[in-house]
Amino acid sequence: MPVTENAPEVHKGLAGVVADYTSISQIHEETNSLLYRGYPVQDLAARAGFEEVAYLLWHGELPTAAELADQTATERAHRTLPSNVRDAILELPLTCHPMDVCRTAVSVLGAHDPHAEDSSPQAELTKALRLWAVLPSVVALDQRRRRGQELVEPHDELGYAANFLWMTFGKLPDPAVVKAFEVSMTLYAEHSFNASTFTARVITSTLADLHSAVTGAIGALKGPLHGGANEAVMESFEEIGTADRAEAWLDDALALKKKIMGFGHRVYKHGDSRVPTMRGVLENLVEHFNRPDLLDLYTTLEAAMTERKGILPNLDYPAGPAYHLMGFDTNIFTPLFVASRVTGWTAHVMEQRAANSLIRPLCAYVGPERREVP
Ligand SMILES: CC(=O)SCCNC(=O)CCNC(=O)[C@H](O)C(C)(C)COP(=O)(O)OP(=O)(O)OC[C@H]1O[C@@H](n2cnc3c(N)ncnc32)[C@H](O)[C@@H]1OP(=O)(O)O
Ligand SMILES: O=C([O-])CC(=O)C(=O)O
Repeated sequence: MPVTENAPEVHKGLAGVVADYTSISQIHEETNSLLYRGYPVQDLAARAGFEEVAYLLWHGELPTAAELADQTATERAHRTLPSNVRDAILELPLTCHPMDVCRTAVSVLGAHDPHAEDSSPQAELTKALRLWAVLPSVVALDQRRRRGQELVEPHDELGYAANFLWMTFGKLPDPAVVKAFEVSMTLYAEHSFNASTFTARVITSTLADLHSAVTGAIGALKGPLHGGANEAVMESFEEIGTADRAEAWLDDALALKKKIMGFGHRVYKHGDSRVPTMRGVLENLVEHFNRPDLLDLYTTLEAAMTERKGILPNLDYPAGPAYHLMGFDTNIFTPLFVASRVTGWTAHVMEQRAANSLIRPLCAYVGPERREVP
């Protein structure tokens, strides 16, 4: 059926649609700025730990020393994977993507949580904190089992970022890498109504439980148009090889109408607010590990893309090579994003629940006219 003249206006991809209120984060597209609860994300990355950022997203204010100590004690007490979840992960085939492992782990955690259906604010906060605390164990175990390595138990003396690296690599981490990793976690934590967060809010709007919302959000984040792009950037870099091949590679890809991963954004049209900070992190890592070749490839491809299409990098562009230098396997990059974004997702779950309205848009029908069944 053709679209008729009086058909309703359709906003494909909900582009430009304001779907609800939020007090969690604010994007200023014109000035490329991003605020978490009013604080510029760059300042949080420079002056606050990721644990403080998590607290801020959930509670609306930065923690006092006592509040932070309390949260840290809870986080450290819930880092260890319950044996039933560990066994469920170990049974999954190595052929499945690590995002499938994350999604399954959160689902299994929910199924075993006796309070899964308790949606009181206190119960939601407890579930959010525990998920955040345990996800590094899920991601670290998955990278290690794929490398044929044994599980490493959490290190109670280490902060969130250092412990994550400890459990993944089995040795005390280099402080330069800890700082780089922590900044990336802060930058990835929250970004208003992106596709995965909106998924979490849609699921919450039906009054389903928090674990269901996070499981769905992980599914939405997996795709390469969203979180999966950080892995895809590294795959492109590996395909290109060296900076001198970047322009020809780009021209071939554009001629084939391919999307160049790590470039473009639905909201930012003049650059992603988080890229300068993450690029700084990448530059530090490049110097630390003496890998100027990687930065060369990064800048050459970026310059060529800007020149050919005028499309700028998003956060996944510097994050991909930065995670590579930190030592993570490429297929684990998007699960790292999950470990961070679970803070933002769960803050949105709580916000949605506190002022809920079922999310159920309309659509414009373009199928056959009414007809008789023969
Ligand atoms: C953390 C994050 O999730 S950030 C996003 C991560 N995703 C990526 O990096 C994937 C690559 N980027 C993209 O696919 C897109 O830029 C998106 C999906 C992020 C945003 O897309 P939209 O806002 O829907 O823009 P849309 O896809 O309509 O693009 C507008 C135009 O720019 C082009 N374009 C946008 N991004 C790219 C890109 N990365 N490579 C090539 N062309 C692009 C489109 O082809 C389109 O061209 P056309 O008008 O000639 O058809
Ligand atoms: O906001 C978006 O659409 C995607 C994004 O950058 C994010 O989720 O961090």
